[in-house]
Amino acid sequence: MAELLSDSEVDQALARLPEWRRDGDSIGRKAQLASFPKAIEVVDRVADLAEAADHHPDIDIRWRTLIFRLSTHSAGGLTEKDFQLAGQIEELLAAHG
Ligand SMILES: C[C@H](O)[C@H](O)[C@H]1CNC2=NC(N)=NC(=O)C2=N1
Repeated sequence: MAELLSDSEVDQALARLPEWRRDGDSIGRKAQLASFPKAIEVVDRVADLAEAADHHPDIDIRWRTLIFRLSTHSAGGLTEKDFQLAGQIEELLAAHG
């Protein structure tokens, strides 16, 4: 099972993800896409990544704005798994303009 990261490990990991913010036991970011279909396309791709990793973000969909939230429920906080998926979501968002 993935281990909880310390506060300083979380800070270090966040330094590589400038769009992400910590909120207690989770990290999150907001992203605005060009259109609603583009936003749904990103959600669809994130679903594939989440299934592959067996790690699933909370996703709030508001027209073309997506809010992602990541936490490792089984560990009760933040683990490497959250930062791995956050990094993959960043690559996906970069590819979607
Ligand atoms: C059985 C399965 O591996 C677990 O339920 C997985 C599924 N997806 C998950 N996603 C997240 N974000 N945290 C978890 O602890 C988690 N656990």
